[in-house]
Amino acid sequence: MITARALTRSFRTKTGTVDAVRGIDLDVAAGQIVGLLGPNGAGKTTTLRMLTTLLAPTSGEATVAGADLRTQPREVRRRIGYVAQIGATPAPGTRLGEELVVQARLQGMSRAAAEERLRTLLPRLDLDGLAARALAELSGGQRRRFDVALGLVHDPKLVFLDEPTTGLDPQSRANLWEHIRSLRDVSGATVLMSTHYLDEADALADRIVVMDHGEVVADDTPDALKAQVAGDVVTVHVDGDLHRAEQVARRALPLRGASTSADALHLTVERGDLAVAPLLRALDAEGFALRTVSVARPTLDDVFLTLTGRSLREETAPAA
Ligand SMILES: Nc1ncnc2c1ncn2[C@@H]1O[C@H](COP(=O)(O)OP(=O)(O)OP(=O)(O)O)[C@@H](O)[C@H]1O
Repeated sequence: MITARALTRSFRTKTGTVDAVRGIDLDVAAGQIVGLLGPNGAGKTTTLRMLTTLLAPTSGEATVAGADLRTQPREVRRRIGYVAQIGATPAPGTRLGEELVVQARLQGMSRAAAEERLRTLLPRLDLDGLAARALAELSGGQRRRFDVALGLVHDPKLVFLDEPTTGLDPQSRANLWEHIRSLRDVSGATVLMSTHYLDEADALADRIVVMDHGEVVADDTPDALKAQVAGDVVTVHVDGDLHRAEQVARRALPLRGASTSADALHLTVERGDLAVAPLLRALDAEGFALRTVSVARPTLDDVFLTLTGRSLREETAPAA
């Protein structure tokens, strides 16, 4: 759905040149939700604005929804939906339904087709019954769902969402996540969304592209990214000689690391889920009385820390 090669954008400012995006490659397959994760200023919005034709790349090329970004920008725009970051202030008195019809007509739909589209779109985004409501009177969550509706009015197969849940309360975020999932699962759309939030990328994305200082520093599934970092830690509480238990664990499993605390054994393994059964069998066979076992996976914050030496959470803790 998206192939970008060496996509680059720099800005000239009074104090010099800002290299916002430094030659990134990006491949997004149809039917995926791909999360663009990174701290403030990483280049996420600039990337989305280039891929949606709103900003010309300084260099590089891309094919978006089958059309060439440079030579067929109109075709790109016809095939995609774009939901910008929150912030646009509607004209006073603008009503939700009218605004969607206007947008649909701008996309070339007849009034009748636009109204028909609204009949299916509004319930899908929990906006049923709000067509006559002024935009200024919507709640934060309703307003953001309206923004998403605006990007979906022409039923695009590729949707760009720029920080869709920033500023929403936890319940509205979770609700919007459901709608984003349904874009993929019900409408068969491909989604490229930027986010600051680790939990959001983890919960929604089939793949995560981590950006930092205008570059892609990692690109993989959430699980693979986490596995690449540190492995899982399996903690086993056992009665008996922990050092002997550690020897048993070493014979039973390929360990990346092991340590003991007061009454527990901590084992670092590549896949915690696959390690538990052989570990428990081996300890049991050696007569150890097991009390509890738990598996902890590294978080995406650990991934970011390993990749960049900084914590994403420190820079961009969610307000909620
Ligand atoms: N029009 C512009 N003129 C000058 N510099 C810009 C412009 N737009 C973006 N930048 C700079 O480019 C860099 C990347 O910005 P961008 O908005 O793409 O980051 P981002 O990852 O989307 O950040 P955020 O999460 O805060 O939206 C930043 O250093 C920003 O200040």
